Amino acid sequence: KVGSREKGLPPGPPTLPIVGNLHLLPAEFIHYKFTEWARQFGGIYSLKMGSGTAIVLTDAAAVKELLDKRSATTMDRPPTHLAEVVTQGLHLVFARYTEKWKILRRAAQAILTPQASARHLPIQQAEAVQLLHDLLQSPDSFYTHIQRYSNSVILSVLYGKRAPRFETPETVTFFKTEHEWVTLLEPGATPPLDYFPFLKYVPERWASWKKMCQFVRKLQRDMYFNLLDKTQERVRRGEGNGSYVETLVERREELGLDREMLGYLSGVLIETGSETTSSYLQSLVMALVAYPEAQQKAHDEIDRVVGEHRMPTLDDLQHMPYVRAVILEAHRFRPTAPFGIPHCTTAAEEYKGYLIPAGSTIFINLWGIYHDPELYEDPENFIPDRYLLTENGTKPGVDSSDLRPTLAFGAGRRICPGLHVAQDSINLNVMNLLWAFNFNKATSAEGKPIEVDTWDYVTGLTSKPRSFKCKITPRTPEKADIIQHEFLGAVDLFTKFEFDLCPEDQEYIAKSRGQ
Ligand code: HEM
Repeated sequence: KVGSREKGLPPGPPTLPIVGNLHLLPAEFIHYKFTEWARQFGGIYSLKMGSGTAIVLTDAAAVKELLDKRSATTMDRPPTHLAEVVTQGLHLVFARYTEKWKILRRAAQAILTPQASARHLPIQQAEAVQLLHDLLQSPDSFYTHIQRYSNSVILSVLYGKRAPRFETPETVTFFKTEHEWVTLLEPGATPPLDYFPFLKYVPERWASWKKMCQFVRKLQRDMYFNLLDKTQERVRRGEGNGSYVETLVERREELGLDREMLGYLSGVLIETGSETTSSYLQSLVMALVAYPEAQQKAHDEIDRVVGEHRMPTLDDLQHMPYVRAVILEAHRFRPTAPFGIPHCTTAAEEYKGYLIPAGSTIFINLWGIYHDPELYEDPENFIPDRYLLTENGTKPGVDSSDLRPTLAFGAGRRICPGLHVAQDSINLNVMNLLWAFNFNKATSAEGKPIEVDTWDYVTGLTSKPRSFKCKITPRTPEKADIIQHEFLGAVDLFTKFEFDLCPEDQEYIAKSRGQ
């Protein structure tokens, strides 16, 4: 019967005819609801989405078995009609398990290997220095400084062209396009097309989402292909600088990429690479402000290992167990993708006596795993020390062998291909920020400390704190001098990524470099 739960499925909340459990799903913070149900129905339960089925995994052993080990039948994505209309199967994240996805994924992996990621390290390091420099100049704008940082890194890695300001035209275009795309994808913004397919056939005059899809499609294509064409033009002028797109173009035939795929692959990587890393860093700053004791311990360790007279390097991290614990705890405390990105089964699977039908959507409820009181002591608080006690931060005595440090990046053959770039970026910036600054509560006009609300988040597929106030001050004048010195020292590298800049960017560059 449509909407009721078939025999053999894992348990779940009671259903209604036709809609199943759809009426119970909130439009926002779906992971809180997923977690509430997990505490009631267990680590594996099912939801009826109209006539379809979703399985929610809040159990690391189930993720390992079903998504890592049985990846061959769980690596599809569920149908997303909007993504299909807007990107026609070329969006690496939403693409079904098709030939197109295989080609895009292979190309993404070929170029985001740890070795390739290491090649891009110098520009990442230089951009991270600019982040520190920007924070010295205007600490209150930390939120957008972080966004500029991650957007500029990914633009440089992909297209060899950086964004010196948050207002740099490419960055502005990216955020405008991204905003429209995310708004279109928001649950509730459009009718539930994937659960009630007949809605797709409603004529355009009654379905305004169809116009929106065309609008977003145009915005994305304009941005993607403009960036691609300009990069290719520059390479033809002999001004290549080893960017990702150059490598893709060189290896185009071997990788089987046509122009459409080239444009979409790189464009989608800006989207996935930009907001994830910056959301993580914004959450980290929030946690440091809210948990001064943890910040103090990290400061003490970094002072012991790196000291006053130089900036940290990636090699230092191996000597800093507490900072490594801070990095893992930030993923746990506020995961960037709190319910992963849904997978879909291509064949029926049996697990622990349950039957998971072919075509089921599978969610990894990362939030629920990371906030499970059975696994973690006091899971609602930011306590990096837990990762000093046990490898996975779990309570001593708990078997955590199914957890792994990369769980925040998903599972199986869909695991985040940007993992190495992201980890380098995160490691570098967490060390830099802790070395350079104190993060404290801002004070109100009446001189009272302004508390940060660590629950004030925006969520869609990814999750980030809403812009908040805090006070960021350099830890010593010497450190401020070193940052300034390193910033000027990075100018030669920056210039290799500065092409066709608008007059405002040129003016900013001249001014900030004292030229
Ligand atoms: C804090 C940083 C990041 C986190 C936490 C993160 C997390 C994730 C997660 C959870 C998934 C879904 C995996 C699955 O389906 O099981 C994913 C997919 C993906 N990520 Fe990341 N990511 C991050 C940074 C990046 C970066 C820097 C890039 C690009 C350079 C990137 C590119 C992608 C792509 C293309 C996919 C889709 C892969 C596919 O469906 O085949 N991510 N990421």
